Amino acid sequence: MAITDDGPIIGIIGMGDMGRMYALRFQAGGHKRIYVCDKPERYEELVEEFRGTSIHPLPSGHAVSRLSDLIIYSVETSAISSVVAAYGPSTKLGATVAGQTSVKLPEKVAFEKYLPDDVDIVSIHSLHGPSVTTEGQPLVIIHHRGPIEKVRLVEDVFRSFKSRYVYLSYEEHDKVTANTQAVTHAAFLSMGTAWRNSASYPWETTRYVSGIEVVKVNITLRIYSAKWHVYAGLAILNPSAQSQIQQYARSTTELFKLMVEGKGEELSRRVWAAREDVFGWKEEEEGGVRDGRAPILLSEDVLDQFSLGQKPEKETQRESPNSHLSLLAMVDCWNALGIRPFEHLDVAGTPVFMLWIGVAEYLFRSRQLLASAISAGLRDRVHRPEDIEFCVAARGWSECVSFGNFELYQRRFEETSSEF
Ligand SMILES: NC(=O)C1=CN([C@@H]2O[C@H](COP(=O)(O)OP(=O)(O)OC[C@H]3O[C@@H](n4cnc5c(N)ncnc54)[C@H](OP(=O)(O)O)[C@@H]3O)[C@@H](O)[C@H]2O)C=CC1
Ligand SMILES: O=C(O)C(=O)Cc1ccc(O)cc1
Repeated sequence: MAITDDGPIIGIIGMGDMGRMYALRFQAGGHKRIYVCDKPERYEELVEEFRGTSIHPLPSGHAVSRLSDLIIYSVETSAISSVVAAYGPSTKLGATVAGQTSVKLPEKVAFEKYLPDDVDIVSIHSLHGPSVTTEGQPLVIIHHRGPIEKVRLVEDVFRSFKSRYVYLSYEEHDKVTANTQAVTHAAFLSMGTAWRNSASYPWETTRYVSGIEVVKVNITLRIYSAKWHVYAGLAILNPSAQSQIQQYARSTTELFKLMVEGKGEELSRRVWAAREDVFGWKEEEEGGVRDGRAPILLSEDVLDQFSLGQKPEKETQRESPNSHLSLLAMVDCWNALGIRPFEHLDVAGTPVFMLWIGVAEYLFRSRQLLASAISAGLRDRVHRPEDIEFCVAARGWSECVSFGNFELYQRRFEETSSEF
């Protein structure tokens, strides 16, 4: 059946957070017919919810696949194989199929195995969560099978999102998203676990907490308010992610050991070397503009707009410096893996990654701030228990991911998220 004047019929399989956001966006963008489904038991509920709109719920993925010109699978990464096995054979002749999964290897394997030869594959991935505006955010487009016109079709369908199209292969996608997301998420998951295990939450403290700490709190809360399977899929199923998460735990423990052993020279050498290799600033120079790009987060004033508590008048009443172990380890880990995070900003700069690299840059730009973090790591006793908890948590997440066990991941995640 040819595409009508109303444009291609869009189908979405999986009406969770992302599928729902897509359906509403397509409707707002003027698409007249959007067929959607979730698991069959949710059919009636969806019919009620979308009555009188351009979004038409159907009982299952078979019907969506039979009727749509562009079918988007928006299900859990761990479920993609069984869902495509079920509905893929029903795909309309000549249709285009896409997936929203965060890791593309399982999706590619499933599409190649279960889709009929007479349908094309142009996959996608919005590199942001469902509550973030699509405007200006990266939308990866993967042209895997079929004529170039099908890429144009996908570009047209998504035009109203005003996202920034980024063209990658399936393999490039998994490499670059591992580099930006895997270790970043491991850092925030570890922070949350550490707070939970020590029953000490930054937002409950009577101390004034500003700047870098507030960014950490905000992102950690955001990550723990999302669905566990998104992060589990990314960490366990992305072929590059595991070794990176292991390196992050290794960097964390190695730096912490140097701190407690009082090996100041070795610690300093390692941290300043990582600064030079990752950011390009020599130890004796203040961090400046990199490759003509202004710093991501400009100043403490910007960070302070997100403070917890009242800002005290006197400097002495402010939070004492801490080692920022999570950030020192992040940059050490990027260095050990040869990851140059700035190269990924335009391609796969998710909102969380942008903020994280922004605070890392903020800490490492200033020689004084970095020196004071190193010194606090060696001498400060107030924050040391938090650093111990952080090390244990980073190790725990790394082990959990290496077991490849989704249930264990879910348990760890929910134990902490239920406290927030
Ligand atoms: N959330 C995010 O920030 C982002 C997520 N992604 C990716 O997008 C995909 C969807 O994520 P998200 O929307 O957050 O997750 P959700 O869990 O909110 O949505 C997935 C939905 O698919 C449903 N589903 C599972 N099996 C079937 C089936 N056989 N037929 C129809 N529906 C089915 C699920 O039902 P049930 O809950 O009963 O299993 C659920 O409602 C994932 O692959 C994720 O990695 C990509 C970018 C950002
Ligand atoms: O910004 C981040 O890293 C997020 O956590 C949101 C997110 C989660 C999963 C994706 O596949 C893409 C973006």
